[in-house]
Amino acid sequence: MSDVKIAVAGAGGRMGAAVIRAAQIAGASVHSAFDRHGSAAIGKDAGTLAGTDALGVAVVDDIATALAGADAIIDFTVPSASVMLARHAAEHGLIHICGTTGFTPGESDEIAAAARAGARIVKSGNFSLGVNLLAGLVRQAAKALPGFDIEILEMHHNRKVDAPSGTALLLGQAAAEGRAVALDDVSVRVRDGHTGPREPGTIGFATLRGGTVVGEHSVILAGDREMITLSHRADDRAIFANGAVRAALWAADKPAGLYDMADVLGLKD
Ligand SMILES: NC(=O)C1=CN([C@@H]2O[C@H](COP(=O)(O)OP(=O)(O)OC[C@H]3O[C@@H](n4cnc5c(N)ncnc54)[C@H](OP(=O)(O)O)[C@@H]3O)[C@@H](O)[C@H]2O)C=CC1
Ligand SMILES: O=C(O)C1=N[C@H](C(=O)O)C[C@H](O)C1
Repeated sequence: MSDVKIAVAGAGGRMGAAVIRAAQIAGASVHSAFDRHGSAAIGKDAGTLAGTDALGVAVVDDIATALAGADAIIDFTVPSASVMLARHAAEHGLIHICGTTGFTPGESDEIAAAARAGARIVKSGNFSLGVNLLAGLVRQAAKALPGFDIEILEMHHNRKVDAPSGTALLLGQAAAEGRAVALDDVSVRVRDGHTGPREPGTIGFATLRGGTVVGEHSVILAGDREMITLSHRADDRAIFANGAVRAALWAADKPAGLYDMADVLGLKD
């Protein structure tokens, strides 16, 4: 068993349960598990809640209790909770694996500030191996095909609350880097009504929601009489949870700072 003691935030959620299962499979130590005050998960055994062996770790709603003695927080919750957890990680020099999506620019800035103030934060819109490899391919394709129109299409389950997905934005960021432009300057996130012709150089986003889809993303590069589609499909939340546990163990000997999954996977060398 690894000696990194993990506190699982949002333990009653879809990803919280997947993280508990992934930690057990990886032989990582689930030190504590917590959720929102009033959550139906409070008081239940974290392992039982996640559908595996009982862990002897009851889900609590007191964050200070949950984080006492922990080395790392794995956090797939909501933006306001993630900002608060990043601040706590800075105060106590903890590892914060932040998988939450849907941050405002101000919230993202607060998380970056916590990393400068002493937290070891690994933040990514997608913790899977496949999407992070795909991002490199998208960067390369966007650079090699400057005249092609780039559109990013994503589909998720009907419980998802933010759009575009964190992954779509991550892939958009990779495309923008390939083109050496700022994503905020070129992104088109909504189209409705008489939009006029497509503005060259823009990166468009389209969002679909329905059923139980775990996560599907396509980056379309549309040129003159030819089109390339680079796609990823997640079949199980375990791929994100495995990546998050891997990131927590990776961060154990790293200095404070803001990292992403490409750092963890060694994709920046
Ligand atoms: N980066 C990645 O690889 C991935 C990111 N995600 C992102 O992770 C986030 C969570 O997704 P998912 O698990 O599907 O969502 P869920 O709604 O199933 O889970 C979120 C959990 O967080 C809990 N929560 C809310 N507020 C707090 C708080 N203040 N303290 C502790 N827990 C809290 C919720 O409780 P309650 O329900 O009672 O409100 C819930 O149990 C989303 O932003 C999603 O986009 C998801 C998959 C992969
Ligand atoms: O909310 C989800 O479910 C997911 N969220 C992440 C995102 O916003 O990209 C990652 C994954 O696609 C699942």
